[in-house]
Amino acid sequence: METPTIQMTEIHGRGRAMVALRPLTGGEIILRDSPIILYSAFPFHSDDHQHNNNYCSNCFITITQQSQITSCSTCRSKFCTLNCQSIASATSHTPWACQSLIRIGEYFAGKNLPLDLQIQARFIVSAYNLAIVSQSKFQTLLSLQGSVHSHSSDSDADSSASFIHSLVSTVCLPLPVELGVSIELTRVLLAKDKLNAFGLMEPYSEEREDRSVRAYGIYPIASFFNHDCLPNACRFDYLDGDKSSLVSNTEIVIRMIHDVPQGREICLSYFPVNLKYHERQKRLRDDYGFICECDRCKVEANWSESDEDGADMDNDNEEGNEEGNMDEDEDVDEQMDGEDGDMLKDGEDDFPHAYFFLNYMCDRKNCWGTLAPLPPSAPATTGVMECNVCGSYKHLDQV
Ligand SMILES: C[S@@+](CC[C@H](N)C(=O)[O-])C[C@H]1O[C@@H](n2cnc3c(N)ncnc32)[C@H](O)[C@@H]1O
Repeated sequence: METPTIQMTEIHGRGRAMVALRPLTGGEIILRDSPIILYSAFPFHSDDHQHNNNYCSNCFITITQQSQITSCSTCRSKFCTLNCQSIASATSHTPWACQSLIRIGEYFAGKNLPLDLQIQARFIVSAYNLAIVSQSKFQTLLSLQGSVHSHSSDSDADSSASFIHSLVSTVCLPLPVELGVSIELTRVLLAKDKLNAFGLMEPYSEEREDRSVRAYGIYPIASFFNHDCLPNACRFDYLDGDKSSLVSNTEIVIRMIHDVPQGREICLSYFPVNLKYHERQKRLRDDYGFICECDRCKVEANWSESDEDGADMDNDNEEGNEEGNMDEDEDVDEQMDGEDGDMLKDGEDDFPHAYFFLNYMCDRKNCWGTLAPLPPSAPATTGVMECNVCGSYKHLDQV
């Protein structure tokens, strides 16, 4: 059995967090996690067939011509194989979930309601369906961060919850009474989803500026990672990729970006690392309910707007790199050697984290992914970095 590399612990002001149990090496896999809920990120009705019809309704693999496609005889949802369909009918696609999605789809037909609301409705059906099929997984969902008190002044969240609750109680019948379906429970579940769901992206395309999500997943252990704007670990998913080392294509893998010492908190970034200071702060405050005080934010809080523009990480924009001192490899290397990859010092107000963007940010057009070394268990791959969005490989010499 693999010995654990990380442990969950409470950190004052940050809630539950993951810390390193021993020194960890760049590329090490520290977690493989399976979703307790996985649901579609698409509207109920779309003219864009490319979208709605391209993924298996259970495991969200891209359905290709070669796949042994089957479909639900009631709602016509597609599945990549008979096996996937049969797993779904006992888990994510029970008769109750199938009927509920049909009726909610009928309700949304021709109404042009916001996509967010439709996705939230899909999540609530998945969450109540989880309560039907596995009380223990439902309790795990309830134990994750997110409560109505933490965002009680959020009137948008309140009205979405009221709308979805009345929709579900009207059309998703019969509602299993033992679930105790209520507006309060719906609000709590939506809060959990907002704080913990991971977006699983569509295949990377250079042409697409916005990274679009094909499905959202709630991963019970990965939900304990806190955020840092210069993360030391990142998440890989392989929905369409090689499944050989994974139990299922829906597992996610968390890998170290660089070395860290024992006891260090392991953090992910909750969004692409190229976002500017004000955008990051806004998202973290509005969506996650906290003020980020990470080393990068402490430095960037003192920047003027022109500094921010200078460090713009737009990977189409070569000027941004120059103005942001991105060429200073020497300083970068010195800092890396000295600090195990954790380099910011109090009082530095220039751009000391340039090393991160140079080494760990993918520069492919419209990618914004993070690069992490391949696992050290394969010596032939030393120095090879993999991007967690476009999947491309780069040798350290290339960056
Ligand atoms: C996905 S959960 C992470 C685990 C969470 N700390 C817990 O106790 O379950 C996201 C929530 O963790 C907290 N959090 C994450 N990163 C943080 C940070 N850098 N500083 C303070 N709180 C943070 C916020 O409350 C955020 O909404």
